[in-house]
Amino acid sequence: MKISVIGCGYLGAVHAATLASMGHTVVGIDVDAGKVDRLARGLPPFFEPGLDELLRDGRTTGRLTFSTEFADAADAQVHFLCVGTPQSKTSDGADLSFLVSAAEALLPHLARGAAVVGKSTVPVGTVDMLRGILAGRPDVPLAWNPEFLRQGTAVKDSLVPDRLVYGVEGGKAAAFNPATGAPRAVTAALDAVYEPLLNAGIPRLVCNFATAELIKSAANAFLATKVSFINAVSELCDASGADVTELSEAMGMDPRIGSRYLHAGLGFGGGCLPKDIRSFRSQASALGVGSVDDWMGVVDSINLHQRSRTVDLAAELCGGLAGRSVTVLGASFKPETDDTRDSPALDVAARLAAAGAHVTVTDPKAVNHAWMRYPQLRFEASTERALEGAELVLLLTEWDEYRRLSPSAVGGLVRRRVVLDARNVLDPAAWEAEGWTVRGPGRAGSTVRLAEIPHF
Ligand SMILES: NC(=O)C1=CN([C@@H]2O[C@H](COP(=O)(O)OP(=O)(O)OC[C@H]3O[C@@H](n4cnc5c(N)ncnc54)[C@H](O)[C@@H]3O)[C@@H](O)[C@H]2O)C=CC1
Ligand SMILES: O=C(O)[C@H]1O[C@H](OP(=O)(O)OP(=O)(O)OC[C@H]2O[C@@H](n3ccc(=O)[nH]c3=O)[C@H](O)[C@@H]2O)[C@H](O)[C@@H](O)[C@@H]1O
Repeated sequence: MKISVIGCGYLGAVHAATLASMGHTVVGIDVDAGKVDRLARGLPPFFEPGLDELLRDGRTTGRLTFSTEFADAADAQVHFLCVGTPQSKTSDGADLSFLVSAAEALLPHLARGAAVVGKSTVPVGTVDMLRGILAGRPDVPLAWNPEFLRQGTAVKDSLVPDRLVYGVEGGKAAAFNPATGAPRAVTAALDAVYEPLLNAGIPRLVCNFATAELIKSAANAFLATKVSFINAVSELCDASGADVTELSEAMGMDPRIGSRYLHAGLGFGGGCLPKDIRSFRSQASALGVGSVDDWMGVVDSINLHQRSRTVDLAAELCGGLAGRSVTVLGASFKPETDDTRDSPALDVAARLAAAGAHVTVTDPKAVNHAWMRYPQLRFEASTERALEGAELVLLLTEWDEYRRLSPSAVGGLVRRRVVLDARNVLDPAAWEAEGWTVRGPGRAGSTVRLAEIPHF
């Protein structure tokens, strides 16, 4: 099938490449000429494990091309909208202007009967708004097919998703022929797109537009809720002498709770969870549902409070931040990505610098994305060089190479053996055995007291 993917960022580039790997002929369209140029040469514009291989394969088979021209999408039977829906600059709501301009640019190039399928994360009611733009084309069916992939595992998540969701006009009742049960119209088109996944037994849920839009927002809101819940409890652990890592391990063994997204630490960031819970909040407020509005407000404020807690703890561990040399391990919003959008690590690093610390940041992949936006921070690609002379080490993004650091080797580089493990991934006993003071959120009960700190 000939498919177009409009918007080739973290979502769209992976979607285009995985569809091509399933045997479709795919053209990716983006307004960013630099990104298109890289993709067309088979080079990923960002770090995502496995993407480079799929791009190379797509180029070799000729099934995957990229362009800045919407006219190159004209013969596609299905168009996926994957443009950004960032937080508005003036409110908590989502900025839908990229979606609107993509739909308007696509409109003159739509072949008769081609389907337009949204994948971007949008507030409920967005499909109705887009239908207005496509009003003159009743032959063009619309669908919403939200995406649940995570950066860092995006290729695998796209090829083996937990489920596929199709939001269609009239919902499930209208999607199938009542006599034969055969899928109709856009449902049939999406089944053809995802045939290999459906054949592999991936479940597919068909629902109406509002349900599809809300499934995605609610899923991200729930993940954020779980993270903020355990982070709030981590504060209770600090206040009471309990250990949050043992607590969450025990809680997670109950299958009704589950251990995932129950890892206490610096909290969530990235291009999605923070803006999606704020958009969810603003949708709820507009619809007069105060409970969801209030709930998301609390989830957001607990999350941001983790960053202040981390800065306060750093100040306590240093006996004041002014003039201290601190090293931050990690700049991306989570491991296995170079994405620094709303990165908790960089936010904390900037706050440490604002408090007068000399901050050196290192990261295995994200240094190039970050250094220009943070002139007040010193960036260092080498972990060893970044650690030299540190009076405090903060582990803020839990890349594997930081989890595996040797406490004795690192001890030979730093000026003071004090580590703030804000992601709770180090083994405090192993580090303490090498003379380190180790602190992390919710672990005050399991770590040794800090010795008197001299001012250098
Ligand atoms: N990043 C992720 O892991 C996931 C993202 N999503 C959702 O997918 C959407 C896209 O997110 P990302 O890929 O992370 O954003 P991104 O910012 O990486 O990519 C968006 C792309 O759209 C392009 N674009 C903007 N306006 C355009 C237009 N008029 N025509 C064509 N291209 C245009 C931009 O140049 C950019 O390359 C958002 O709604 C996000 O919430 C959903 C699931 C996962
Ligand atoms: O809508 C989206 O864009 C995507 O948002 C998240 O995916 P992603 O942002 O890639 O990252 P996650 O792995 O979910 O992590 C989000 C943040 O939560 C933090 N986190 C996660 C888990 C945890 O236990 N504790 C915790 O602090 C991570 O460090 C990270 O900053 C969702 O997991 C995806 O399902 C969704 O498709």
